[in-house]
Amino acid sequence: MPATLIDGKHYSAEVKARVAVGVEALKAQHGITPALAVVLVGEDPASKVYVASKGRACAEVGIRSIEHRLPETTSEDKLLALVRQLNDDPEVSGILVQFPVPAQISQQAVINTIDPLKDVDGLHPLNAGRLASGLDAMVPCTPYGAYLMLKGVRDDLSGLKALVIGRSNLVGKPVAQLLLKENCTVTMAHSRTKDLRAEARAADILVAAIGRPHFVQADWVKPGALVIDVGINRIPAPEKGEGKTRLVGDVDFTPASEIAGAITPVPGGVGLMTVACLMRNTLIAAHRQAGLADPAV
Ligand SMILES: Nc1nc2c(c(=O)[nH]1)N[C@@H](CN(C=O)c1ccc(C(=O)N[C@@H](CCC(=O)O)C(=O)O)cc1)CN2
Repeated sequence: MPATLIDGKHYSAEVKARVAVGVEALKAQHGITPALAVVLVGEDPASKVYVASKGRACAEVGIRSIEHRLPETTSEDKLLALVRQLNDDPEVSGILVQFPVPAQISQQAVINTIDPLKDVDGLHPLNAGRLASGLDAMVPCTPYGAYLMLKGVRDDLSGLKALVIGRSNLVGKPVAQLLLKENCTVTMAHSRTKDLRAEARAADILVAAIGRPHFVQADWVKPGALVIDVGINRIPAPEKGEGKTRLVGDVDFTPASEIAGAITPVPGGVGLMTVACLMRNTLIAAHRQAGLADPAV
């Protein structure tokens, strides 16, 4: 495998170590303990795993974790009332409602209701607009994690051609904004893009965020390209036993890693950065709410 493995464990440990130092300083110098409120509606098994890993990360870095678990049948009004209560609580620095939410609740209504200063997901239109305008914003966690990994491999991304496959507000659009800020030439691809393979073959940076297992084939990858796989797909794994599953990314990892210059694995890649960057955003939110300058994390 000639490609360098971009190890999420390594990068996420670095981010969490910096956050832990920042949390300690905020407590010691200003008597403030950052607190993250996570709201889980329903029983989605993957969401439960992610919420638990957020709680563990909070404990690791010294952030207070507050969990609210609501039943699957929760109405939108009830959830929005809880969000408003958390907005008004001076003890709460950051609010995250775990997605997906059940069908009776509008995800956008939830996003619009979270106070932009406590919006540690960076999804509120004010934060998305600030990022697009090149202003200080709360940046969504997965895109910022992907960005830190790219910068870790190659500090100067200026002039590189980047292809972002997937145009979601959670990943594709913010990743594109971050790469534009680094002076990349960014193309956004999606389900209607013509000749995706040719677009991908031209890219020095390939970000796959489509949510389709092994969608990106090895012969789509330009030799030496930096490949960031944001996909987290659970597929059947009969080799592990009946009914068992395993996680794979959007990139066909083994053959692609023979061609790429550097590549993130799944699991063990960008997913781990999502949680680490959530800790970072919570620390930043606590500083901003106290009128302090952003910490160097
Ligand atoms: N409000 C939000 N909801 C969701 C987000 C988000 O950023 N904000 N992202 C995803 C889920 N997610 C965080 O919430 C998340 C995804 C993956 C991981 C992770 O650590 N992945 C590991 C594998 C974990 C496993 O075994 O399942 C890895 O890739 O190595 C953490 C968080 C959707 N919802």
